[in-house]
Amino acid sequence: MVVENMRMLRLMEENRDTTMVDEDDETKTIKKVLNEGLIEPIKLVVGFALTSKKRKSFLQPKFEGLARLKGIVFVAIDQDKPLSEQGPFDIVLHKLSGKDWQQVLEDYRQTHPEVTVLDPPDAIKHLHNRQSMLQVVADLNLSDTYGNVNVPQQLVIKKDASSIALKVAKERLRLPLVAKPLVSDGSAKSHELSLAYDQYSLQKLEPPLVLQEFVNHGGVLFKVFIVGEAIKVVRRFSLPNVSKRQLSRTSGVYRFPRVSCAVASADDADLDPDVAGKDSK
Ligand SMILES: Nc1ncnc2c1ncn2[C@@H]1O[C@H](COP(=O)(O)OP(=O)(O)OP(=O)(O)O)[C@@H](O)[C@H]1O
Ligand SMILES: O=P(O)(O)O[C@H]1[C@H](O)[C@H](O)[C@H](OP(=O)(O)O)[C@@H](OP(=O)(O)O)[C@@H]1O
Repeated sequence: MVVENMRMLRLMEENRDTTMVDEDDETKTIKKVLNEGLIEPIKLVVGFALTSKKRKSFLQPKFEGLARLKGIVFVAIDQDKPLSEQGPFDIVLHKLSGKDWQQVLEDYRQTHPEVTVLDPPDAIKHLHNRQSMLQVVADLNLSDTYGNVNVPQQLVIKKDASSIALKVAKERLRLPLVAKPLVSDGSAKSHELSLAYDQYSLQKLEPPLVLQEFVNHGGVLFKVFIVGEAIKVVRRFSLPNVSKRQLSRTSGVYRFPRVSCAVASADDADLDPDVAGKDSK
């Protein structure tokens, strides 16, 4: 078992690049725990293909170390080498877009049906577009005694910014409107959102985009992460409500930052119970 684990350590070291944390410390820790027989034998090898930014935000040393204790190792996929010549992997985890990479995955799935690809291109293509991404939610038509789950009234504008005001009036969308890039590919540009307060300013927007009615939600949103049967709900600070008075006194289009990302946690914040609910922890 130790020989197997040492082989995996060597594979990890061969595949690790300089962007990882100080591998000597990490390898020493794993070897120490290995030799003490406290670590689970390797059960799963996860090949990952992520941008360097995503790798830094996702594959945190603590997470990687915890996974290793459970017998799970993460090995970087070299995107410059044939995928079939790497591994062997039990799982291929990726968050890359592009037709070339999608083809690499499709070919690999044909020759390696035993490997779980997370996720196959055809399972995630609807997430690369903010219209199709939300259509799934709208189609669920979820409602129960607590209310219903829906999507804001929205309008897709593929081109011609000069026609936006007319289309918005025709669809009777109420201002203010949140403008989101139609493409949601994980790029920084795909997260550049704006708030439009008046009809005249709509022509300043840059299609292709989705326009959504701004939904007042008390400045708090709930992010629900679901993996299989596991569900995790977190509370995040969000954009504040826009009152009718504020709307009447504001004009223009304003870009806003990524207000609800991980650092904007509201889990421990004292929030208005009318917004976040008394037992929403
Ligand atoms: N229709 C809306 N009404 C009110 N606020 C909204 C609306 N859509 C988005 N927002 C606000 O904009 C923020 C970002 O929206 P969204 O999650 O759609 O963009 P995103 O770029 O995918 O965000 P991220 O990837 O950082 O979660 C939300 O956290 C929320 O604060
Ligand atoms: O609430 P968080 O910070 O988890 O929001 C995530 C978001 O859910 C997506 O996973 C983003 O990934 P991309 O769509 O690929 O950009 C994350 O962006 P990142 O740039 O931080 O990886 C958000 O953090």
